[in-house]
Amino acid sequence: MRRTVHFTKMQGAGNDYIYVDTQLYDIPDPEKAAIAWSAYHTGIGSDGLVLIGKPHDGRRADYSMRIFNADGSEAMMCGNASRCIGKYLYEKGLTHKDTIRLETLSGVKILKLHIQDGNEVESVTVDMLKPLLQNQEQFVGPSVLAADERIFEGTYVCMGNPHFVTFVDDIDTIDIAHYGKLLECNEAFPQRCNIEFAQLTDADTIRTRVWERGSGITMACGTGACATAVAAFLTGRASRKSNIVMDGGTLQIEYSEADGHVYMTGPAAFAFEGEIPLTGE
Ligand SMILES: N[C@@H](CCC[C@H](N)C(=O)O)C(=O)O
Repeated sequence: MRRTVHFTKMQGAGNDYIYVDTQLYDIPDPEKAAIAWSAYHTGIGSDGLVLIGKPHDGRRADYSMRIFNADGSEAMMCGNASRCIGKYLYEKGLTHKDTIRLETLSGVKILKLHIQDGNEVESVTVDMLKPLLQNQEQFVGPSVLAADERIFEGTYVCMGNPHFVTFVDDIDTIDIAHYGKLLECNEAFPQRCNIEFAQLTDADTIRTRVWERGSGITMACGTGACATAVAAFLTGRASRKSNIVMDGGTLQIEYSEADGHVYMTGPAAFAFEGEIPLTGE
């Protein structure tokens, strides 16, 4: 008999994932499920699959998150999904706390829920911890990359996952599908890389378009927004607080002077729920 899995489709600034509670449904091959279910014509359609589960260390965290891109690759962190998980846990009654400790492959992230009328999570602030920058020992890559005939000057920022942020003058017209794909797989990035194309449009306001490793063009990227804000601050384009305006919505980012952490605030929303057969059974 084919087993079916109950899923919830959610989006954070238009970055859409399929969420499954692994305390109720075991997903033995998440890479395969992410590929099959993310497909728009034959699956549910999404940027990837997110598994919500029990943490390995229950003393340090309340819940855990695993994130798989649409191509099945697993990432260390997802900013938009972390906010959606906060909303999921609270509004489905799995927690009554307004502060949740979420275990990820890149550390425990603290989610602060902003609750309206006692029952609705209107937005979430996530402590994304400290960014890892280009000059630190873990990454020694170039800050100038070539893709076809064009040169991209950029800043590498790791927010648990890798980002190359490049400021351009033609944000509305640049072919991000073309250049994003080339830069993602540039030999400087053996693990591939997420690419943010950004342009300052107003004081502390940065229009950003995203090419995600493993998913392609997305409407928004939470870790990418944090990386963009950090890159903008480091290159003197913005202050420590900026608004990152992406195709699917805007996130408020603060790169705190006090503790060096990056704080991301933004929305989370339910789209729909359903049942899908477990792939391969
Ligand atoms: N959309 C996410 C990041 C998802 C993972 C990324 N594509 C990677 O492979 O590193 C976000 O909101 O942070």
